[in-house]
Amino acid sequence: MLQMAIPNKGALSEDAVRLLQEAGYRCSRSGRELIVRDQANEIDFVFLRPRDIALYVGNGVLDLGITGRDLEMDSGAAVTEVMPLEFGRSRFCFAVPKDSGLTVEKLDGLRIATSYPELLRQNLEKFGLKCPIVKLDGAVEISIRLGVADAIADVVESGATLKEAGLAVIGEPMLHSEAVLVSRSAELADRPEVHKLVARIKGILVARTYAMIEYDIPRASVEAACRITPGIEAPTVSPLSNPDWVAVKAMVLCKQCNGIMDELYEIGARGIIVTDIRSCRL
Ligand SMILES: Nc1ncnc2c1ncn2[C@@H]1O[C@H](COP(=O)(O)OP(=O)(O)OP(=O)(O)O)[C@@H](O)[C@H]1O
Ligand SMILES: O=P(O)(O)OC[C@H]1O[C@H](OP(=O)(O)OP(=O)(O)O)[C@H](O)[C@@H]1O
Ligand SMILES: [Mg+2]
Repeated sequence: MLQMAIPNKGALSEDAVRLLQEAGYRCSRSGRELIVRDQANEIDFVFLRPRDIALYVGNGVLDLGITGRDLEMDSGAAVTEVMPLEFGRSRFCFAVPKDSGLTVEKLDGLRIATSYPELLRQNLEKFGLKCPIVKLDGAVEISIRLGVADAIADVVESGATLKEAGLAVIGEPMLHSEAVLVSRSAELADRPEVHKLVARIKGILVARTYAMIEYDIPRASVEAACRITPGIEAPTVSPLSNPDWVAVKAMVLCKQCNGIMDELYEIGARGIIVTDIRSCRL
């Protein structure tokens, strides 16, 4: 049995469970169970705080885990990042009161509040700054107004929380984070059941990135159409009962779908259909 940790609450929890379910694993909790066994796939899913996951995996108690890259780096645990999971995206940034005129260079000597003290320490060292670190559990944005810090280093996603607190980011992000699959060792990642997990997850991530487009096009324009939808290998071109027309099917990037439909229609394609892909191995 593989032992895999997944976040029990917080920003990563729902998306982690959804990804694994779509990949065919049984990992949803009916109540407050701490462990859910997926007998068919021989995995135990252990529900833990996202902050603790890298520690359990790093010291070898658990085999695999899903956590944030920022939490992984802050923990200092010796884990192997197997793959990024394309959700829970955020930036770890310095922020200061909006009109303070502070820059990253001017932070030297000032108190900086954060929930990521080790990640901050590493970055202060990189910038050659010496600052007292004020370690907080959360709601870091309020700390300046409450007088315990002069600046903060925190996770920013939309920026709404910073704006609400009258703060603004300074400098470039110290880290771009997202949810990651971590393993207790590089060797473990070579085991067949881990390969299977990774292949299934990749299948879901690819399916989320691509859509399937199908359309009919006059035979005379099929080359131009295939240049617009080249697919991964090549598009599928099938005959139609009307010999002057063919049907084309290809994978396209979801974010380009509408532009591609416009272009295809322009050159004479009709009956253009876009459908979601559930899973896909390229
Ligand atoms: N608003 C957000 N959008 C996307 N990802 C986020 C957001 N807030 C936090 N994260 C990411 O989620 C992870 C932290 O999750 P979470 O918020 O659950 O932990 P926590 O702050 O320690 O716990 P809690 O908020 O429950 O006290 C980090 O990887 C972080 O980058
Ligand atoms: O840029 P935004 O979209 O506003 O998101 C960022 C906020 O989200 C997280 O807070 P969370 O709700 O986890 O509370 P916490 O600070 O107490 O952890 C994070 O710590 C930021 O405060
Ligand atoms: Mg949080």
